Amino acid sequence: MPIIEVRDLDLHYGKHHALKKIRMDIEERSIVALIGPSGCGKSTYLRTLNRMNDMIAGVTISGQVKISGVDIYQTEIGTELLRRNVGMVFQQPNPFPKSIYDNVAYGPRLHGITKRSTLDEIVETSLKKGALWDEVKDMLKKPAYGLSGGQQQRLCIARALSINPEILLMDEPTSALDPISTAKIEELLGELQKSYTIVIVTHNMQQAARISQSTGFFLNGELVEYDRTSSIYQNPVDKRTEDYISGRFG
Ligand SMILES: Nc1ncnc2c1ncn2[C@@H]1O[C@H](COP(=O)(O)OP(=O)(O)OP(=O)(O)O)[C@@H](O)[C@H]1O
Repeated sequence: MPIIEVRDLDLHYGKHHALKKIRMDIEERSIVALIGPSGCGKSTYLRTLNRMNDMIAGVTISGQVKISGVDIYQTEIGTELLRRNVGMVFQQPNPFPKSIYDNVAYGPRLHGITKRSTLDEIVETSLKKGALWDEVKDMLKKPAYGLSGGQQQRLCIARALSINPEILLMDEPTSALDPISTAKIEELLGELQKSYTIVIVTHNMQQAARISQSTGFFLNGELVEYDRTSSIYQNPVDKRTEDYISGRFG
C-alpha cells in the first residue's frame, strides 16, 4: 500500500482554482520530485500533505489525502499529530534564534520529553541523520545563526527528523544554497531515503533527475504527468511534459 494516496484533490484560493483533481500515490521510502513552472501549484500541493494550507484564509479543499490509510482531512487526527508524522523543510533555512542543541531538542521537548540523557541522545542521533554532527558536536550551545546557510539547512533537516516523522516534505530546500552545500544535501537525501519518504519541490530539473525515483509535472494546477523519473525524462507521454523538460517553456 502506498504511504500517501491522493484522490480528486481540489484546492481553491477564493475563486482561484489552484489544484485540479490531483491523483497521486507515493510509495514508502521513495523520493518524489515535484516540478513545473512558477505558480503551477507545487508548493500548494506539498502543503496539502500536512494541512498547512488550512491556516490560509479563503482556502477550500476537497478530495482525499490518505496517509498510511487515514484520510487526514476527514478524521479527528489533529494537525499536531499529523505534523509529528510529516516533517517539513523550507526554501530558506529557518532555525529558531536558539542554540544548535535547543533547535533540535525543541520538538521532542514540545512532546513532553524532559530527561536530559534522552534529549542528548535525540539531539546526537538527529544531527547525525542531518549529516551535521561532526561539524557541530563541540559547539552545541552556540547559536544556530552562527552556522553557514548550508549547515543551517542541515540543522533544519535534523530538527524535522528529531520527532521521528515517516514523511519529509521539502520545498526547494537547496535553492538558497551554494553548489557544495547543495551536493551535501542531495547526498544526505539518498541516505535518508532508506528510512523516510521524501516529497520535494525543486526548480532544478537536473536535481530532480539525480535524486528522485518518481517525478510529478505540474502545470496550471494540474498534475499533467506522474511517473518513474526515468520515464518522465526519457519518454514523456504528454507533449506538455516534453516541452517543459526540453526547456521550451518555464
Ligand atoms: N496564500 C495564497 N493566496 C492566494 N493565492 C495563492 C496563495 N498561495 C499561492 N497562491 C496562488 O496559487 C497558485 C499556485 O501557487 P504555488 O505557490 O503553489 O505555485 P508553485 O508552483 O509552488 O510556484 P513557485 O515555483 O513559484 O514557488 C499561484 O497562482 C499563486 O499565485
